[in-house]
Amino acid sequence: MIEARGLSKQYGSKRAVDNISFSIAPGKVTGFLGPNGAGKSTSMRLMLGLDRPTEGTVTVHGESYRDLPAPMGEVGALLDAKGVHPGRSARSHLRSLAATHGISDKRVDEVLGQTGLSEVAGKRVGGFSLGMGQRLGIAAALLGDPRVLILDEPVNGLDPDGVLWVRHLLRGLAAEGRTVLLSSHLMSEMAQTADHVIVLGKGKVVADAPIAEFVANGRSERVTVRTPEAAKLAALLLADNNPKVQLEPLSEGCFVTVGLTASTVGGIAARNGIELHELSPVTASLEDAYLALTRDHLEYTSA
Ligand SMILES: Nc1ncnc2c1ncn2[C@@H]1O[C@H](COP(=O)(O)OP(=O)(O)OP(=O)(O)O)[C@@H](O)[C@H]1O
Repeated sequence: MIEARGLSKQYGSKRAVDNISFSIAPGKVTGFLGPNGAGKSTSMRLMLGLDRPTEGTVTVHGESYRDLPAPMGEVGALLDAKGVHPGRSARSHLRSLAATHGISDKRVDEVLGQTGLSEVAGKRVGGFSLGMGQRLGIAAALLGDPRVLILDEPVNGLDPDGVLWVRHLLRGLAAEGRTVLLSSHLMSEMAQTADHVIVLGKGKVVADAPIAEFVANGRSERVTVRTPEAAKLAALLLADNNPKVQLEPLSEGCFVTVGLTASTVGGIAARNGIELHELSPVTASLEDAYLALTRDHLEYTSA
């Protein structure tokens, strides 16, 4: 369990994290989302005691990170996978980390196996690809067999096979009852990995919900409609002048309704003798819900 209460971090005139509170529960993968500069990395650094809060607290199992007696056994983290001496081998890097925390060499070999690095364990880290470096960072995070994992962009640079591997790894760790927090800008991956999402925008929590609820609430109902009488049906659907109902043309005889259910559209068509060739609800995605929510919270926007 990770708990933040009234947590704030000020850098000069910049309020990177602004009075946020949340609880990250065990047994789940929680996704940490937000536009660039929203405060995700700062929050993670505060969780790991790498920075001190300006106000408020953040604890892991009720203790602040700096007070944990065996931090590596409680919390494993991947923040910046590049912070490894390039001349070292993967094994010697992990062994030296393990030695400073009283962790055995046997455990080093276990995490090398778990992360698919056994065969390259003797190679210089400087020659590693981005994906191998990410795997090594994840191996280091797993070293202490921690109950809490905090991973900033763990799939960054991984190929599709590696992305799938991270997904299974994190889901497996959560299923064992561990607390897993991960940040990623890859919405499709997040949708398949996370159970719960916390969304930050300009240093504040703008959503904290189970992923299914977040997606369902994230946007209005949309239905694709195809009919040879598109103009007639469109006029009927808009007859109430309800500002929440909109039509988006797709192609000749085909449009998407926004703000009406498929049964409402089908009912209106049937009552007016309009033939329908397609009536299909459009599945909402995490990306749609996320973009709709964060539109007003962007620090940097494209023209
Ligand atoms: N050490 C620092 N000194 C000054 N400002 C900082 C520092 N660290 C972060 N910031 C600022 O705080 C804000 C939050 O940054 P943070 O890195 O936490 O965002 P983020 O959500 O992780 O973004 P990204 O998705 O780009 O990684 C940004 O405006 C950033 O420029």
